[in-house]
Amino acid sequence: EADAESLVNALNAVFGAHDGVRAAHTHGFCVKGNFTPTAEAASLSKAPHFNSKTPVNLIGRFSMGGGNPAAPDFQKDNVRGIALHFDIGNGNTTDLLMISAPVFVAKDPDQFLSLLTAVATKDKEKIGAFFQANPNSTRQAQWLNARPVPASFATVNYWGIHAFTFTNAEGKTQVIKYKALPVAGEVGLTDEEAKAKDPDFYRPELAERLAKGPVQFTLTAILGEPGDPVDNPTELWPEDQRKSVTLGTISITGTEDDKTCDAGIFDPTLVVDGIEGPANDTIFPMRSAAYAVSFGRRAK
Ligand code: HEM
Repeated sequence: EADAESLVNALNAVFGAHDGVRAAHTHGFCVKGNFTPTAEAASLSKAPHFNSKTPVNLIGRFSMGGGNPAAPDFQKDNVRGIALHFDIGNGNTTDLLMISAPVFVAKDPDQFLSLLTAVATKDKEKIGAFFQANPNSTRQAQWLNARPVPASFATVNYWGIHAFTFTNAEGKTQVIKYKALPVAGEVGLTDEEAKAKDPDFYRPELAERLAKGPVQFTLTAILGEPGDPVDNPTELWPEDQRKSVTLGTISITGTEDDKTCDAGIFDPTLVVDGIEGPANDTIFPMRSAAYAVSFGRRAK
């Protein structure tokens, strides 16, 4: 049975164990900025960052999925990530992690461990047999392969994957999924353009963009309806048939020393009053435990 240690070991078996770095989303960099909530955000959640009258400071990190420290930025079938620490005062943060696909590759920790174990063999037959037996694990790559390589971390949509429950000041609850949409619009590269890029092109690209002004995303809550799956992160919600509420604007204003982001973990379970994680999605709590194991190893 999968646990935090076995999952991090399995990530290391696939991508190599590299000293001093994350076991996953290894290739990335740190940024800073702020979040300004809309008036509507408060109608959904009493969380402090959704009710603030002034911009809420944040630290963020953009990353490529997987544990390869040199994961090429032009790879199509890999997710881009954005991780955020919202400063909610008194030294406390609440975190939000999103990836550039609406689904994850496994429905539960055991399936993720089996996937990583199969991939680590590098045996085409074993890997093929895994995906044959676990078609839900192929959805993320299918989704990414049907779209262009993002031209920038600033020009792609990101999803929070898990279903969270918001509670407002009146005690009203609503199940949501987070989605962040780039204010610069979705911009992709042709396969030719992607091929010509440096494997590390995103970092200088973003620095250049930030020199001209903030990089912004509209953070939205897709409103779940009865029957929408809330415990399986490989299941899509029919989001074009769902209402969504704009929660606010994420504004990335500059780069930040990577040490700031490496000093701890971005923890998806670090929520705050007004936000609750999914109760029966077993991936959700396992992430927190696995990130702690990864941190313990890289902080040595
Ligand atoms: C059981 C399933 C999962 C495991 C075992 C896992 C494992 C990891 C590990 C070990 C790290 C590095 C932690 C650190 O050293 O700070 C990480 C980072 C990350 N993961 Fe996961 N992950 C899982 C599911 C997910 C899901 C569903 C998402 C979707 C949002 C996600 C998004 C991210 C992002 C964006 C980062 C980068 C955080 C940063 O920049 O510091 N992961 N993951």
